[in-house]
Amino acid sequence: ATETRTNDNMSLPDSIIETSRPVRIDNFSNHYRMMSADSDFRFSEEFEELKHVGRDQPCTFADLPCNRPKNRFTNILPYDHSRFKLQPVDDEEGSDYINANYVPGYNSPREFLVTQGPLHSTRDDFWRMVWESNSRAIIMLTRCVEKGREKCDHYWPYDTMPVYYGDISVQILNESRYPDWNISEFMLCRGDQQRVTRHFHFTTWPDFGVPNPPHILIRFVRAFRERVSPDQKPIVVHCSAGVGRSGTFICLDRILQQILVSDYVDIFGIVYAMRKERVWMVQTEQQYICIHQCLLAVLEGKELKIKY
Ligand SMILES: CNC(=O)[C@H](Cc1ccc(NS(=O)(=O)O)cc1)NC(=O)[C@H](Cc1ccc(O)cc1)NC(=O)OC(C)(C)C
Repeated sequence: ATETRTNDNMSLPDSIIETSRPVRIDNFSNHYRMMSADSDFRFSEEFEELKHVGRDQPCTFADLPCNRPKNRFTNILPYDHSRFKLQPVDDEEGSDYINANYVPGYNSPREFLVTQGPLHSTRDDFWRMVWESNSRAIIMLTRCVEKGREKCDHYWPYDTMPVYYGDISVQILNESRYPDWNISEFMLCRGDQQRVTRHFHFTTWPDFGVPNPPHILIRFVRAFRERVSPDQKPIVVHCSAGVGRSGTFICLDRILQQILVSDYVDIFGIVYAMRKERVWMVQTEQQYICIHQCLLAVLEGKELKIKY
């Protein structure tokens, strides 16, 4: 097998280079400088290498006529092999379907359940997924309406009165508001069972873009991780399509844990692994570069010091 030398003189078999490109943490600042030179030329090159990853995998259930209306976007469909399956209802065709995939995180190969922003018509399915997956945390990375367009249904109550979504009752217990996010606790009830589920809502992340300043995303990931332990899984993550902002968040969460225990960080490999499970995870080159900028800020001790 042929070998390739990486930027910091590591020799890796070509078969590995295609799926991972680890960078020594003590060389990351040089790596960033090299990748961003000539108007981010090597970032563009590397991001382009990810374009087709996973795209040969089938999405047959998403394409069934009974399921097509359950997809927010025609081009964002869940791969069959990693999709979340709802408990089927009687013999109702498609009753096990939701636009959601398991995606690996630092703590588990199925740490995250990544989904689209619920539609009004699929919000009962969304709550069924939260309940049936035993998830205790929901990360929301979009506003419900952005630039006059509906990006996500307001799938939770507007006040503290409990609301039924199918056979699941949801009640807001408390809400803490911060400049760029809100953190709430919901009481979920199904039959005689009760569970508390946290809701982390980032409210200032523009679609197809990055937070301003990008480093604020580090503070949000830390605010989330301070409240949710590594053994709590799966964690439900969504934006509008459940690919761009969701993939960026998961990648940053993963590297912030990895750098505590490893001499290497592999952003290319993390995005590669995510895209094998869900299409377009980390959708834009700007988001891909933002992940590197956030890591650089952390390594150089420049992450935003504003206390929330
Ligand atoms: C570039 N925009 C898109 O691809 C969005 C889906 C999408 C992806 C990612 C995000 N950002 S997010 O993941 O961070 O929420 C929002 C929306 N898709 C649509 O708008 C698609 C059109 C499209 C665009 C690009 C493409 O390659 C193929 C088809 N439109 C579409 O699905 O139209 C409906 C909603 C009327 C059914």
